Amino acid sequence: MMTQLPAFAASPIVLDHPLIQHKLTHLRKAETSTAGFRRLVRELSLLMCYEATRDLPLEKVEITTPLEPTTGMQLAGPDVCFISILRAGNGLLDGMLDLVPFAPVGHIGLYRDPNTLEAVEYYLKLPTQIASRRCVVVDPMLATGHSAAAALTRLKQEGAKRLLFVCLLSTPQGIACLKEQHPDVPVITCAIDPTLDEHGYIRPGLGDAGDRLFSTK
Ligand SMILES: O=P(O)(O)OC[C@H]1O[C@H](OP(=O)(O)OP(=O)(O)O)[C@H](O)[C@@H]1O
Ligand SMILES: O=c1cc[nH]c(=O)[nH]1
Ligand SMILES: [Mg+2]
Repeated sequence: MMTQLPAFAASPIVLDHPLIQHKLTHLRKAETSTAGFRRLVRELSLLMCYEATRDLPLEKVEITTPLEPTTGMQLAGPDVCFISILRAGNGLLDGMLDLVPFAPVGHIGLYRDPNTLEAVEYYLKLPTQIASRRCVVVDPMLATGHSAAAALTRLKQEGAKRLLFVCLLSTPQGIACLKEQHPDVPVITCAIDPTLDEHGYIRPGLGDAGDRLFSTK
């Protein structure tokens, strides 16, 4: 049985739940520690995962409660996999796997060339059968959109057909980039920030997500 997501429009789904907006505000603060940042990203990913898995197919299963037999619903097989865009995508992965612990995980390594802001691929390892799975691609940041677009292009080359992109922060430019290159891919985000600066940083943003997650730089 398939429960339907509300039809994904060409525009992104912005998660305006009060808990999400509250946690996002703390995440943005410069004074939030590495430990706090990690905890908040994990909590936000749990909430985003709830939305990203809304239409996973279900099947009936016969069970027995302590009182009587009944019919329940369970997820119908290994339908979903997560794809993390390294590095920062891994921050979102942990919470997703808390909720869907059996999901296969793929990784695509991309970094932005600081001069051109183009995405450079350095790693790819994907689960089997991605053509038949819902592929939930995770990365906290959609800035120019180059990294997400490159990841989605590569996944399609490898056979993926049902893709969904999930991020914490996005920009109008990033969304436009995905709409142009991957109009078939729904986008779930917690906020659309107004500006992209000359270095490709989202403003007001939250800084460099990878550096804040892994305490680098
Ligand atoms: O939309 P874009 O302009 O492509 O920017 C977004 C990308 O930038 C960040 O990765 P980064 O290149 O900093 O790599 P990292 O995760 O290893 O830090 C972020 O995690 C995205 O992958
Ligand atoms: O603001 C930004 C833009 C890209 N990547 C980040 O980590 N932060
Ligand atoms: Mg980074």
